[in-house]
Amino acid sequence: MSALRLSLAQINPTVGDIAGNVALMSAAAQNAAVDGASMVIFPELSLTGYWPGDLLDEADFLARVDAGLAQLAAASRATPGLCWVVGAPTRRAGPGKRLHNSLLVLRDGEVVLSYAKQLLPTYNVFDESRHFAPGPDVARVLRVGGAQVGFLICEDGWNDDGADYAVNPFRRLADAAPDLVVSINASPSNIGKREQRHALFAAASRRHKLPLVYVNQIGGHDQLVYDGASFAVTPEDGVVFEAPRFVAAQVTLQWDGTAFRAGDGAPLAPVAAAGLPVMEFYRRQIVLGLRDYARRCGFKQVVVGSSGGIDSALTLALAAEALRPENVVAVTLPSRFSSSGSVDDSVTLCANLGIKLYTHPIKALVGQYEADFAAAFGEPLHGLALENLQARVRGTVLMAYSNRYGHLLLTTGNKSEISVGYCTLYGDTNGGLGLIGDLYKTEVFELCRHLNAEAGRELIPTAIIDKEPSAELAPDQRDSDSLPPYPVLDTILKVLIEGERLGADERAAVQADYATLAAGPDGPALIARVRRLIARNEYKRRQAPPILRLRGRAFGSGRQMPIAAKYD
Ligand SMILES: Nc1ncnc2c1ncn2[C@@H]1O[C@H](COP(=O)(O)OP(=O)(O)OC[C@H]2O[C@@H]([n+]3cccc(C(=O)O)c3)[C@H](O)[C@@H]2O)[C@@H](O)[C@H]1O
Ligand SMILES: Nc1ncnc2c1ncn2[C@@H]1O[C@H](COP(=O)(O)OP(=O)(O)OP(=O)(O)O)[C@@H](O)[C@H]1O
Ligand SMILES: NC(=O)CC[C@H](N)C(=O)O
Repeated sequence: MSALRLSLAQINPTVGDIAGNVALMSAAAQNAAVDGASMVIFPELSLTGYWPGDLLDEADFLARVDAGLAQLAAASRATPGLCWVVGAPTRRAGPGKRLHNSLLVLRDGEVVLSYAKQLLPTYNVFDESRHFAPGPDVARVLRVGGAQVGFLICEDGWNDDGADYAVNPFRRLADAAPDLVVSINASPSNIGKREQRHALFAAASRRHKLPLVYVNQIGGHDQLVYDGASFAVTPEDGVVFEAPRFVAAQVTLQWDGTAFRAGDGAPLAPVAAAGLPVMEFYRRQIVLGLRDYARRCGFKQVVVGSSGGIDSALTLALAAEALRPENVVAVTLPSRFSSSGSVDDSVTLCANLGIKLYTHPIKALVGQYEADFAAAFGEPLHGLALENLQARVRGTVLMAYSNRYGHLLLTTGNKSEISVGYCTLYGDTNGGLGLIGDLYKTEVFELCRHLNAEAGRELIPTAIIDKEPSAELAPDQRDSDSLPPYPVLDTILKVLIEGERLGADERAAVQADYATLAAGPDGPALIARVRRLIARNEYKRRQAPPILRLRGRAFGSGRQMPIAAKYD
């Protein structure tokens, strides 16, 4: 056969923006045509962006989807012979859900193949059965050039891990004996996900002796970030090609019937088995997540309360990288319990990052509240009520900056404190998006050191990294007064919250530490206390802003726990 030219269009569609996505896809198809490709391959649900959610219930939206598909089909006339592999919801008749999650091949104005996704993920962050009916257990194959090409949609490829599943679309497709498989995907990224995809699809390719091209979307979509990292596998050599991660890309590959080559016919460079170092992965995922969230919600600038502590410092550093320093504003809000370092370290931090710092003391505001409450309660405000009042005054002041300047307020909670509720509702939980809410406190320290090392200078002052964590809401307060040391707390949290969803490398180490702890004299009581704190603080997480997902199990849609319940 003559070589098949495949154009992998790793695009960043915006959810709901049918007109914008049609334009994006049409431009990519034009490029592919100019490049002489036979096929341009877009991600799953590329017309709507993934995940459109309950937009799929709206008649208007579905009408726009139909019109968008018609536009794409019409546009395909301008690229004679080119197959456009697109993802879109399509209507179906009969009982059950009204829609399929479909892959359509458009060529010369016609739909020449239609395939409906069979395996609809409805676990963790996925909820596809809410809107889609599964497609029939059939393979779809199309002749393109001299090759028979078979098609799959994302989860369809995940039931081929060697176990004997009743529905296994990969096996069904293999029975139809295509020469090449094309898989379109919307696969959100978390640590270890790239390696998981590689292992799964390389094994399936080997098992069925089928080469495969995998195209993924990129971009930040609310809490989820898609890394792209589209790839190609062969039965003999496993992963032979990988597109860049965390950026949109359009890449041409040639398939000559036995091997993939680069668009210019050159052999492909080897693909590293190991992905990005974990800290670098976190950094890129957060940067893309914030950038797309802000852009899509219409924010140019963000504001963050800068306490001189490590969480706000890391949030500011990541925001400065994502949006550029001139678009990030910090506010220091000293109270009578704030250390001098809280202001001085914020000044150094903001100078290092090149961002503006406002000073807005809250002493007088809190003082006025204290006087009024003392009169109302007949005694001075003290303890938690006073601590939380300060956090709430800060939250209110920060929201005023957000309102006044139109900045998005970023919340700074990390996964350790969000887990156990070590944060004040309507106080430091205020904000529109959390950047580090899926990072344990021990990882917050590590990521700060990584950013400094990568920058080759001190972005986050050592004084901030080295200081003992404190909320500074009471005299001489330390996090360790209320919480176990963070390395201990994080070990317990990782097991209780993520358990089997921890990556294999991390799981072994964490489980060993946990077993040692559990066998110690205070271990069982401490674990029980942490378990109770996690359960009792579900109400706070339900009201908290979305956080960017980084790990296999993040708070948010991937962990749906009851509130008014008894299970601790
Ligand atoms: N199931 C439920 N559904 C709805 N509401 C529920 C509830 N359970 C309690 N509540 C309500 O929640 C309120 C208590 O929550 P909240 O007011 O947030 O306060 P609370 O959780 O009692 O205290 C906040 C804790 O976070 C610490 N903190 C605060 C700020 C920053 C940091 C830091 O270092 O980052 C740490 C602070 O030292 C304290 O230990 C009560 O009014 C209670 O009625
Ligand atoms: N003095 C302050 N000035 C400005 N913002 C503050 C101040 N104190 C607290 N905040 C805001 O409230 C958040 C929670 O702060 P707190 O110091 O109580 O705990 P933390 O979780 O240790 O955070 P950090 O490591 O940023 O200090 C901070 O990240 C910051 O955004
Ligand atoms: N869109 C999908 O079908 C995603 C499910 C798949 N297992 C993934 O995360 O890659």
